[in-house]
Amino acid sequence: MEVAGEPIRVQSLAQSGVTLVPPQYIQPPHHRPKHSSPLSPNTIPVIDLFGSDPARRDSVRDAIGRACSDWGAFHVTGHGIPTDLLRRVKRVGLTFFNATPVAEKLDYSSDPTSSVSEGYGSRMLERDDTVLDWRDYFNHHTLPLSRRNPSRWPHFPADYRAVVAEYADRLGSLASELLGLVSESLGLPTRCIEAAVGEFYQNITISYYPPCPQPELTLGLQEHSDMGAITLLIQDDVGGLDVLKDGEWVRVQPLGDDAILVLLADQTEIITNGKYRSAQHRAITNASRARLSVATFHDPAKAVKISPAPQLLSNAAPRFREVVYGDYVSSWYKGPEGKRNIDALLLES
Ligand SMILES: O=C(O)CCC(=O)C(=O)O
Ligand SMILES: [Fe+2]
Repeated sequence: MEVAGEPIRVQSLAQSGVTLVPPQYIQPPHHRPKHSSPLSPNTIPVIDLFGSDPARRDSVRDAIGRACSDWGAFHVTGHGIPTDLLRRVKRVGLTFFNATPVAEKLDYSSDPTSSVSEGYGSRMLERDDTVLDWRDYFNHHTLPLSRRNPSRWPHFPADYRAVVAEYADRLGSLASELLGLVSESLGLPTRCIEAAVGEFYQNITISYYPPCPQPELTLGLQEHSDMGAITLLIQDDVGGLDVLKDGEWVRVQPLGDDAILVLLADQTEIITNGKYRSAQHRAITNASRARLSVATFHDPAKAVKISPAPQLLSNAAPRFREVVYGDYVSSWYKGPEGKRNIDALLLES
């Protein structure tokens, strides 16, 4: 969407004082969040990693196995990432969105024709039936190091680039440790899933959801599962992320500055031959407070072929056909509405 040559950012729209959201942001009735009905009393599991204490590994691995098969999503604490670093990455992100002049922010605009390009952006109309998200974001390419170019990231606040780089490194190690525990929880060798994924292609997306005058008609981010292997997410205290559990949306309550949310993504579902499913999730909006989240995605390289782990096929048929990850990513943007992207790979059983 372009007006006078400038892309529209949701934050500018919200600040312009509109009382009715423009029609491009209005979800069809069946996608609208039900603000009137009570929230599900369910809460996603919280797992203390006890700083990787070897004496606790068996019980931690079992708890992770249960959370993966019941939810595909869980909080972790005791992960060893300093709370101060988690706070700092949210602070620098918020400073970019709130304290940088619009013109300067637009200097960092991402390529609007690609949904995975680096920089500052908002969802653009890709198809006539696409509804826009009530969200702006900044996407960073962080791993492997050959993709990392902090000069493309905000220069203000002064520590922005150093904080994001440190956060990227720490979360890459945590993702690797978690995939090890997920593998072991299925009786697979520790490095099984990570070896299938190969070197992590890590991207960090800081999302900013401005207050919305009609939250009952909009979504901050439409329902989806993440495409890669594993996503680690932190959020502020506003709340608005929902995870789908047995057909019901469950709010992921913010747990304070220390907790990190783990979301299994589609490639892990394929590699585990569907034993663990990726988490469907969405973000809702609210009328009074802007919300910030930081999602760190760990994906295979585009050329990597993904298929169910052979160890899981000794007495089960493969449920998914092999896919080249880059093909999977391009099919996402063309995928039919209302269907899970991964369903396209299902084999007849
Ligand atoms: O903002 C959130 O909590 C969700 C972000 C998300 O799901 C994504 O960026 O893929
Ligand atoms: Fe997501």
